[in-house]
Amino acid sequence: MNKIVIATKNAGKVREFAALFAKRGIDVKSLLDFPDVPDVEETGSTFAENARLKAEAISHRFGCPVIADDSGLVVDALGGRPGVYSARYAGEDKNDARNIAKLLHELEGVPMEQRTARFHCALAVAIPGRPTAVVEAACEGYIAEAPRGEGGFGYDPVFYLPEKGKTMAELTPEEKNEISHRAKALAKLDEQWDDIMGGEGRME
Ligand SMILES: O=c1[nH]c(=O)c2ncn([C@@H]3O[C@H](COP(=O)(O)OP(=O)(O)OP(=O)(O)O)[C@@H](O)[C@H]3O)c2[nH]1
Ligand SMILES: [Mg+2]
Repeated sequence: MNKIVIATKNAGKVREFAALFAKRGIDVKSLLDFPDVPDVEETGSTFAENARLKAEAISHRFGCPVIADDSGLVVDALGGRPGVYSARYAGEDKNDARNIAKLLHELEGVPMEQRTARFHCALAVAIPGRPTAVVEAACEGYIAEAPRGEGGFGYDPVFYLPEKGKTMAELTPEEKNEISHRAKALAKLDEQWDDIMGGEGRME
């Protein structure tokens, strides 16, 4: 298999998946290539449920294997928010700058040691006629007091990695793809790939 459909319209995710799959010799198609396909409603209460909903709906529609990513930012001082609502935290228009502004406002006055957070990623693989597989992974860090860096997408400019001394947005794309929640989840998927595909092909 040398092609896979990723059930997302998020250009940041598509960029990262394209690089991660290129290493494995696989071309990525996404819903940006099929703009008429309507958004799948994210009605689940967990990342795993939403990833499954998106993968199964698009696999059913296209009749082929599909991967979906549901991800977001979990902030301890906010009781886990924005969580599954990360994309729409500041409104339905999914505006990264407004999401960051709202997050920093809610964390005003919270000292650095209490600003612990993690990016969480659930990946679901739906294949017609087979049970859907879901894997999950996280990347730990802190919420910075101000945005820094131009790379990545979403909350990357305020996600601080103490071991790097940088925000996620200050990393190169290659560096982010070595440590991110998405890369870690994809590595887990790699390990289970033969079982998931049931002999349909390997990822590398
Ligand atoms: O700084 C970030 N770096 C990341 O690596 C990252 N991964 C996820 N997120 C945030 O979580 C939402 C996902 O929500 P989400 O999984 O519903 O995706 P989405 O609605 O953007 O696209 P789709 O895949 O559903 O079509 C995104 O929009 C972002 O706000 C990230 N932020
Ligand atoms: Mg979404």
